Amino acid sequence: MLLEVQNLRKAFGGIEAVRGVAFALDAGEILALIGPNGAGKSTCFNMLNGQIRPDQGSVKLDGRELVGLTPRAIWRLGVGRTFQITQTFGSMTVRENVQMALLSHARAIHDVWRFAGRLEADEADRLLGLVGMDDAAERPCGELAYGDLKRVELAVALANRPKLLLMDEPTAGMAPKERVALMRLTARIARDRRMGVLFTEHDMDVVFEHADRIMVLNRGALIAEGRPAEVRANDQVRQIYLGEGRLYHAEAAS
Ligand SMILES: Nc1ncnc2c1ncn2[C@@H]1O[C@H](COP(=O)(O)OP(=O)(O)OP(=O)(O)O)[C@@H](O)[C@H]1O
Repeated sequence: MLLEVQNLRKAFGGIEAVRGVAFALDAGEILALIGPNGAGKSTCFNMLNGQIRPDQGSVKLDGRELVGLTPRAIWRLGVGRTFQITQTFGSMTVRENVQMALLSHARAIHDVWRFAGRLEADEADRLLGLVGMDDAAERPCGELAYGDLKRVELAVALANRPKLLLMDEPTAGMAPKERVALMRLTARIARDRRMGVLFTEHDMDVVFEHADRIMVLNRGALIAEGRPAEVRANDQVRQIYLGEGRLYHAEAAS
C-alpha cells in the first residue's frame, strides 16, 4: 500500500472535525473524498500533508510515518498537492513556473535561480508536454485561461515526482468539457507514473466518473467507502445527498 491512514482525529475546541478516519490508497489509484460542507475534508487533507498535526492517528507513506513531520519534509518524501485557488506566479512564464518547481525539488533554488535561464528547461518542457501546455511555455501565467492554469499547476505539482498527489477540488471553476479533460489527464498520469491521487470535489459527475474508489465523510467520520456503484447505492449516502439532487444527476449522466 502506498498510503495507510489509521484512526486520524482532530478537534477544534469542542468540534470533532475528524473522528477516527482510516483508509488505504494504492499506487496508481484515484480515490475521491466527498462529503457535505464542513464534513472534515480539508482538515483531513491538511493532516495528510502536515499543515495540521492530528490529535491522534497515523499516516504512513510507503511504510514511513508522516505524522510529526513538517509540510516541507512530507513534500520531499513525495506528497504533492494542488490547491483550489491556483498558485502559479502570474508574472512568470509557464515554463519558468515549472522550472522553479524543478529547481526547488533539486534544492538549487537559492543559489542558481539568477543564472538559471536554461536550467531544467528541457525537463520543464517535458512536463508541459505531458499536460499539453508546451505551446504556451513562453506566455506569462497571468494571461492564461483558468483551465490552462490548472494544467500548468498540475505540471508544477508533478515536478516533485510525487508518489501521492492531493488535489483540492481540482475542477472547481472550470467548464464541463475542461473538467473531463483535466480528470482524464490526471488519470492517465496517475496510471503511467503509478502515482496515487486523493481528491476532494463537490461536482458529483466528476467524482462518479473519474474515481476508482470513493470515500464519504460526514461530520468527521467515514460513513461509506467503495467503488462508485457501491457508494451510489448506499442508503446513508443517498440520504445525505438527498434534496441536493447531485447524486441522481450523476447517476443519470453515467
Ligand atoms: N482552524 C479551525 N478552527 C476551528 N474550527 C475549524 C477549523 N478548521 C475547520 N474547522 C471546523 O471543522 C469542521 C470541518 O471543517 P473542514 O473545513 O475540514 O470541512 P470540509 O469538508 O473541508 O468543508 P468544505 O467542503 O466546506 O470545504 C467544520 O465544522 C469547521 O467549522
